Amino acid sequence: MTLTPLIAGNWKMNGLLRSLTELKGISDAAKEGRMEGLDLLICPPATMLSASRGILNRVASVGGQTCHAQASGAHTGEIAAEMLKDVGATYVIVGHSERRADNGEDDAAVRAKTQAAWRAGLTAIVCIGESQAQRDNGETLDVLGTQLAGSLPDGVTATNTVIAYEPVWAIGTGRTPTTDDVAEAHGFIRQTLTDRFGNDTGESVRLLYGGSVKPNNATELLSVAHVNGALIGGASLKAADFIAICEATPRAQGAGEPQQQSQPASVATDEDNFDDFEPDLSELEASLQNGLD
Ligand SMILES: O=C(CO)COP(=O)(O)O
Repeated sequence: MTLTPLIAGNWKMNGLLRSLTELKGISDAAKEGRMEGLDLLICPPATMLSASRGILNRVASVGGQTCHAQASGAHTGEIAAEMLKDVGATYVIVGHSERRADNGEDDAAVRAKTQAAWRAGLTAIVCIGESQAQRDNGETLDVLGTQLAGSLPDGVTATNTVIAYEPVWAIGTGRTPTTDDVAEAHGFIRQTLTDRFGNDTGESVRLLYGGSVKPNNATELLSVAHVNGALIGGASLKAADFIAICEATPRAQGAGEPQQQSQPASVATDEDNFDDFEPDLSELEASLQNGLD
């Protein structure tokens, strides 16, 4: 089945309002037609959602990075899916490995958050992935199967759910699985979805790869069977890198322009991580003016 690739940026705990200038760069590139045939998504910190939506307007969706299972209540510091929806989000990431590790979120919690996303009318991006030890022990597919079974409620559709395969050991490390390993994981996820939700749904849910996606490896990773897009961390913080990844993404046949072989605008290195994030402020005033008026 032909699925339009989804290229999604997860800014994690990075970004101040001045970083909106990066989104202006993405918006400008999209308006120039450089991202044809792709669906674009940026998940900034919640503090930036509203302004990001203003800047990206119709060229890209915005999403949250987590949500609480409940719609409201006495949960200091939490954010409800309904609140994300209220400021224009259409997606929310749930079950990211950093939240599983830092906040003790297990599969049951991820399932509840997925249901909360659906309740609010958001598409849930459900993250799964094995640790280095689990891969070394040959447990990768078992782990993915357990996470899928526990994290996905009944009722998955192609529009309410995206799955992101993010090997924990590949996140922020500059290391990536081989294309054979990605193919094996994504093929397994596709088969698992088909078995549980039927052929039509199972074949039409988009499967993203995440973990050290950079301009110089995007074409290879995104050419693997059943890879329908990417969830990008560090390289999504700079407009030039995000745009270069988009330009390197093979288009689904019949979706927008045919694939272009373009040179990356910049080549990221392992040092190109979140700690280096220093947005260019020069266009700040103009971007705020254009995006928020
Ligand atoms: O965790 C990720 C996206 O959710 C991936 O992060 P990096 O692209 O920085 O490895």
